[in-house]
Amino acid sequence: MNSSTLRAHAPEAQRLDPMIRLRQARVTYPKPEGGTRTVLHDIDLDVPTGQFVALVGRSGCGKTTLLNMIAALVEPSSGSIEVRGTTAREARPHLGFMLARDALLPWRTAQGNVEYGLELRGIDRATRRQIARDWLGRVHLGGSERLWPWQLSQGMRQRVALARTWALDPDVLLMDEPFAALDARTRIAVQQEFLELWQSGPQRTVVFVTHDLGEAIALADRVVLVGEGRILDDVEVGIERPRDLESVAAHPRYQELYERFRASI
Ligand SMILES: Nc1ncnc2c1ncn2[C@@H]1O[C@H](COP(=O)(O)OP(=O)(O)OP(=O)(O)O)[C@@H](O)[C@H]1O
Repeated sequence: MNSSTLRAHAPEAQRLDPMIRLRQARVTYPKPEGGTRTVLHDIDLDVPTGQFVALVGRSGCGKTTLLNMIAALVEPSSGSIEVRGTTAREARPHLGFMLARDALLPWRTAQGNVEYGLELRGIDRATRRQIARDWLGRVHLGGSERLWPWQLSQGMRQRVALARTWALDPDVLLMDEPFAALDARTRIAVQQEFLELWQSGPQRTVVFVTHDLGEAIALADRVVLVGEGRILDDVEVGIERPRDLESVAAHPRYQELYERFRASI
């Protein structure tokens, strides 16, 4: 395993570095037949503030469990995890989530879905309307505010989910295969919009789980390969930004990393 020293984008980064720190974090689950099974083995991982890190690996290797630990949905059985210098649970109000299934509320319009989290935070109606409209505009859904989820394409639904996540102004974005359900063309468009939002920062720390090695290299600052519950490789991508996702696959570094990881995925 080689652990890279990586840059942080945000000017305020140093105050909270690292944003995420795991030390010897282990996760075990009970087996139906009795006893336990270790699905993450003593993980050490630091994610600097503002870094975009992708977790890749074969199905069942433990990527989602690692993400869920950062989200305080899974407790480590031993070892420790800190997020924003505190426990993962205390950091939860500062985390944003995005999954492959957009989980839009069917009884709310696009606008209502983006407003939902703001409403839960007690933000007044006029302000949350303004924030939601602004974010919907930034994901190219200006004019679609009143549409219901069933009237939206899958790409539009994921854009609403992006707007909903960004509107809460999270310090850390936890994303589990967020673009996996999109067709190839829509996926590139939504990925590009996502990168543009992220780069227009203040840049947030992103932990991004994907099966898709190409997506990981194209989007992230750093790719961490997980295998059988361990970190097997950990590399800085080093492709300059801003990146054009239509052409990034031709970059020599992209190809080098693709070859490096391909056999393991
Ligand atoms: N709540 C649970 N109880 C018992 N075992 C679990 C639980 N959640 C996950 N596992 C097991 O832990 C292992 C890691 O699962 P995890 O979902 O983290 O993998 P993954 O790499 O995200 O897989 P995929 O890419 O298929 O989503 C798997 O073998 C899975 O069956």
